Amino acid sequence: MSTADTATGTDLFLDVRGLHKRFGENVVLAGVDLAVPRGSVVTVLGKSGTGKSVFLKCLAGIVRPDAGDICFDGHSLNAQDAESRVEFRRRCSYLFQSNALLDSLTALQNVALPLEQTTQIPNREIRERSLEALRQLDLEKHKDRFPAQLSGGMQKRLALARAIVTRPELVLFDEPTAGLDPIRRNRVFEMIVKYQRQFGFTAVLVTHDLPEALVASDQVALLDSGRMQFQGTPEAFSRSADPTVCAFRDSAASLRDSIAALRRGETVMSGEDL
Ligand SMILES: Nc1ncnc2c1ncn2[C@@H]1O[C@H](COP(=O)(O)OP(=O)(O)OP(=O)(O)O)[C@@H](O)[C@H]1O
Repeated sequence: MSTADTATGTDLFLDVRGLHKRFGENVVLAGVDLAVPRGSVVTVLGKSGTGKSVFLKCLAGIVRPDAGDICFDGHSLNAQDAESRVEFRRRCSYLFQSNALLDSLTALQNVALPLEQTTQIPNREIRERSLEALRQLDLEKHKDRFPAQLSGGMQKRLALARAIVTRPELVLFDEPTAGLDPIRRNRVFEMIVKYQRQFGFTAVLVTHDLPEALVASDQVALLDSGRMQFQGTPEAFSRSADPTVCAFRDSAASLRDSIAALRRGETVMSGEDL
C-alpha cells in the first residue's frame, strides 16, 4: 500500500488492520488497512464489486470479518463484550445506500427511531431532538409526511437527519449519492461536510464519485483486489503514479480513448467488467 501523506502517528479514531472477509470461494477483503484520524472525512473509492460496502459493513458490525482488527477510539472491537458493542453502536451511525427509511413511519417517527431504540431519553425530549434534526436539514415542515411523499434528495436528507440525531462521533456513509443527479450529488457532499464541521463527527464514506470525493475529503483510499492500494490526501491521490490509482483516476480519459476507438470501428471492450 502507498503510505504517502497518511496520518500514521496522528490521533486515529478508527484504525483498521488486516481485515479479511470471504464469501465461500469469493475473497472480498484480503488484508485491508485504513487509518482514520479523529474529526476527518475519509473516503474509500473503488470500482463496483470491489468490496467497499462489505468493508463498511464490517466497520459497522453488520458483517463479521474473518480476521483482522478494528480499533475504535483506542479499543479493539474484536475484544469487546456485548455491552461495549452496544456502546459502539450508540457512538456510531450508518447511512445505508438505500436510506433504509421505514415506509410506514412519518419523517418525524423515522428520525426518532434510533433515539427510542438506543437511549432512555424521555419521549418529550426525543420529539424535541428529532424536530431539531429535521430543522437542521430543512425538513421540519415535512415532519408528518411519509418517505414515499418526499423527493429522492429529501429522503437522503431525512436519512442523514436520522443518522445524526443520536449525535454520533463516527458516521459511516454507504454511497450517499447513489442514484442522485449531479446537482443533488453536490448538495449531499456539501451537506456531509457542513454537518461534519458543525457536529465534529468523524466520517467514513464509500463512493464512486471521484471528483466530488476529492474535493470533500481530507483523505481518500482506493480499494482494489482485496486491499487498500492507496491512502493519502486528495492531492497525493491526484499526483500518484501508482498504476491502480492511475487506472481509476484517469477513467474519464480512458472513456474518451475507447469512444474514439469505437467510432473508428474498433472493438474495445466486452462488457464483462460491468
Ligand atoms: N452477503 C453476501 N453474501 C455473499 N456475497 C456477498 C455478500 N455481500 C457482498 N457479497 C459479494 O462481495 C463482493 C463485494 O460486494 P460489495 O457490495 O461490497 O461491492 P461494492 O464495492 O460496494 O460495489 P458497488 O460499488 O457496486 O456497490 C461482491 O462480489 C458481492 O457479490
